[in-house]
Amino acid sequence: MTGQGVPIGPDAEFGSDPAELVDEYFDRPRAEAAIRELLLAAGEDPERDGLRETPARVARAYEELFTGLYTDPDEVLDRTFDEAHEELVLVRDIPMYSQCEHHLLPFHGMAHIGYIPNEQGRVTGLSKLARLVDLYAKRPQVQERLTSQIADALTRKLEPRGVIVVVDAEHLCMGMRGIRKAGSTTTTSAVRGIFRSSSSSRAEALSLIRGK
Ligand SMILES: Nc1nc2c(ncn2[C@@H]2O[C@H](COP(=O)(O)OP(=O)(O)OP(=O)(O)O)[C@@H](O)[C@H]2O)c(=O)[nH]1
Ligand SMILES: [Zn+2]
Repeated sequence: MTGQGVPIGPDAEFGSDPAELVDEYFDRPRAEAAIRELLLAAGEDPERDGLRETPARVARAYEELFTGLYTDPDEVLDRTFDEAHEELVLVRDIPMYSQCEHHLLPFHGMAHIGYIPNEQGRVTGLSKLARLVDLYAKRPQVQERLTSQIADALTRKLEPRGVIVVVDAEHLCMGMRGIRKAGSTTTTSAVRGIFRSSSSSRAEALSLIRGK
């Protein structure tokens, strides 16, 4: 049986309350049964003391780790305001925890978001940028998509002159298993508007992101 079709994406119809959507779409008993099966498949005894509560715990944990599936990105950015500022706004070092959709193992690091407001000076609260990172991170993800989804949501809602998003992350699927290259980091970027067309604007933003 496939999933129930979680309403993600820019055209999704969201209810007003993410908690209701979690209840509607996250099937906790099914997640618990799956974790129990995984333990059995590994030859473990899910009834032993330490594991008895584990399926319920893991289901609750994944419900939290996937809450970004049930939150409307446009709503996060709903409260914009006009401020006579047409220069760069840059938030660096936003901690980011996600999980790769290939292995469901964590990838984590820092996101950096910059934008230049449009001529009306439409800006959003700085915390909303961090909320946006969280929202897109708390889904089964790949780093490239996470990066461009953040850039596209900002472009859609703020209609800024430009957006630049850089994500630096370490993937545990490359560290604790497989190729086992612990400590290697992956950098992805998404540039829109003036940061795409003007190499000097892009270079300036990148040097600020890198703290140079
Ligand atoms: N592009 C990209 N790749 C990712 C991301 N997260 C994990 N991967 C990669 O997804 C790939 C999945 O490759 P597969 O060959 O299908 O799976 P696998 O046999 O487990 O691969 P190995 O990790 O090489 O053992 C791996 O190369 C991972 O490193 C991501 O965010 N972006
Ligand atoms: Zn992976």
